[in-house]
Amino acid sequence: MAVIKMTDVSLAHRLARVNLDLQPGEVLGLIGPNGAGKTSLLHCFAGVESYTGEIRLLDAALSDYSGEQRARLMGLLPQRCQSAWSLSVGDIIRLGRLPWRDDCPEKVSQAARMTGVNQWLDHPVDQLSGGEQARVWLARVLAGEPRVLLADEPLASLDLYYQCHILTLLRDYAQGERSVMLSMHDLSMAARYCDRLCLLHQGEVFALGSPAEVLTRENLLAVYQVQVQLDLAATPPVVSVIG
Ligand SMILES: Nc1ncnc2c1ncn2[C@@H]1O[C@H](COP(=O)(O)OP(=O)(O)OP(=O)(O)O)[C@@H](O)[C@H]1O
Repeated sequence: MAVIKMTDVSLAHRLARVNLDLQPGEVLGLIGPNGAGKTSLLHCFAGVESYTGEIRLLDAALSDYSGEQRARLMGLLPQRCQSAWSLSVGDIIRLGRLPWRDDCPEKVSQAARMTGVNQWLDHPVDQLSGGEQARVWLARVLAGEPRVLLADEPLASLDLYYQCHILTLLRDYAQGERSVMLSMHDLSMAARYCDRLCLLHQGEVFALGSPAEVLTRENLLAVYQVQVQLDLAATPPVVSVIG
């Protein structure tokens, strides 16, 4: 059974009749140009947008779950995170335990270790660099141990080491019943770490399938208007713009 299944979901001027599913143990990458609808789609899954159509989470409609039930099952890492107050790193990560009504110190420190921020637990989050803060916010989601982890461009402010580290972490997270859906712009990384890709274009699913099925010269030319050089059999896979 799919963990999430989206049927004919539309969102005014942003998404049109999207059909998509997420399977247990899967990492699904959302790709597509700026404005294609990746964030909008993640927000529909997370229940923060009013869509038409149906989204089912496990065996019930998403709308049948209470906010707390949904937050236990699904965690969203937004594209931009900021605290209105100068909270400590530990406080931010503990927010991930809110749906569980505890602050389980083991899970908080485990999430901090996984993302490499455990040395800053008592440090004000707004005194960290952009990439360091991004890892703190990811730790917040990990601390909640959601069955479905949704991440909107989690690599955007990370250096090369942490891009690989976090993608490996998310790859490992998607085991058993857990799944990950993330949006990203690095198509080589998407080919390397994702089981399936969903290529969005102007709010519609342009292609959905394995990286080899989705990352074709024709698809990328049609959607991104660029010629690319592809070698998906290489280690790591190569997707680079020509010229
Ligand atoms: N809150 C909003 N209300 C109305 N339209 C919006 C809103 N947020 C985004 N849009 C529009 O919806 C479309 C899809 O935006 P979305 O943020 O989902 O794209 P994206 O694929 O995530 O883009 P990017 O790669 O730039 O992050 C864009 O045309 C955008 O201008």
